[in-house]
Amino acid sequence: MTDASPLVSVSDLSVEFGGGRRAFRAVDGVSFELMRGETLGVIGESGCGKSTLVRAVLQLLRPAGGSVLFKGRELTRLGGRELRRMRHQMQMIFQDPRSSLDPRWSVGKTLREPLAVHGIASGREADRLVDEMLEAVALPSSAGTRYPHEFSGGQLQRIAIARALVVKPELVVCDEPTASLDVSVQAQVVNLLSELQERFGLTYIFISHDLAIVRHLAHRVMIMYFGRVAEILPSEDIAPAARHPYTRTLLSAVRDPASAIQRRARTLDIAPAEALELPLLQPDGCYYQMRCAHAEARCRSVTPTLDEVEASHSVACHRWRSLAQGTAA
Ligand SMILES: Nc1ncnc2c1ncn2[C@@H]1O[C@H](COP(=O)(O)OP(=O)(O)OP(=O)(O)O)[C@@H](O)[C@H]1O
Repeated sequence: MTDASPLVSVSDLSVEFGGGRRAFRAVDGVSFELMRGETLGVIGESGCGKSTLVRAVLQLLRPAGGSVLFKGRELTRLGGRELRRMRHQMQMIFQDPRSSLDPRWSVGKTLREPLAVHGIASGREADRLVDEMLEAVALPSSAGTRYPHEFSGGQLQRIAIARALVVKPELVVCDEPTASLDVSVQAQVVNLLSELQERFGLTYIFISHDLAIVRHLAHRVMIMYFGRVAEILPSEDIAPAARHPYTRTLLSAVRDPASAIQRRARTLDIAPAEALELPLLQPDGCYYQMRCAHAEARCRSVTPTLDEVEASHSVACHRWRSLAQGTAA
């Protein structure tokens, strides 16, 4: 029988940074569920809170409020020791393998270390698991005696993936794992992640700026805007299904490379640092109102809730029904 309960269930999660007048919510009331074996893509421009969200899910930073259930356990209430005991079940793969791998450690040592730290295996058993994992990421077992400087960027990311998976996690958070790689090897790494998901029954949260990569890998995509969820929808047919004006902007061919903060600073003719005065960016009502061609009075006063459009598709926009019909009314 398959287990139909979600692996991860996040509700109303918030993270605050700064204090006093500068306090702002980098993650603001985010809710989603993640089923076993599923990949949730997380998309949104720089600074919208993607990394902060996943760190709060994994309790690498403590949220200001909300709940994270992992296999039914409330992670936000666990102490440090209990969390450490569960840590191997939740692993993370970072953008730049060069900065996440210790150059002084052989690949073998890099992979054996987490097995020792989590008390999973040592000696021959650890060597066996390391060889199995090198094979899984398509590196020869001779790679074990070599050092990071002997590998290309793509190979280093395979090593970082092997290190995350050697402890047999259930949830793997990938934070832009292909962003530092040449375009030619990005697809290889994405395909590898996909194969490994199948082989080891992994559940992924996959952060990216690149909607094309996310569409390829993810079952559902979550679009974030300034710490909030704008829309969550199945990754096939995103274009016809998208309801949020921001999702539609992301899908359109015209891409504005400037971040919202830079844009806001330009509009107001102030320094980007001042634009970080978040009340400007996090006004009453919908945060997207300043960029939205469809904003009306209630968008400036009432925060939109995440409404269900249909199964697996939710949107936080007051106007999604009228926009869906293509009417301006
Ligand atoms: N430790 C911190 N202290 C204060 N502010 C922070 C901290 N970490 C992140 N922030 C701020 O929180 C917001 C969200 O940052 P975050 O790194 O989560 O965004 P992101 O979507 O992952 O961006 P990117 O795509 O550039 O990695 C940003 O405004 C950032 O400046």
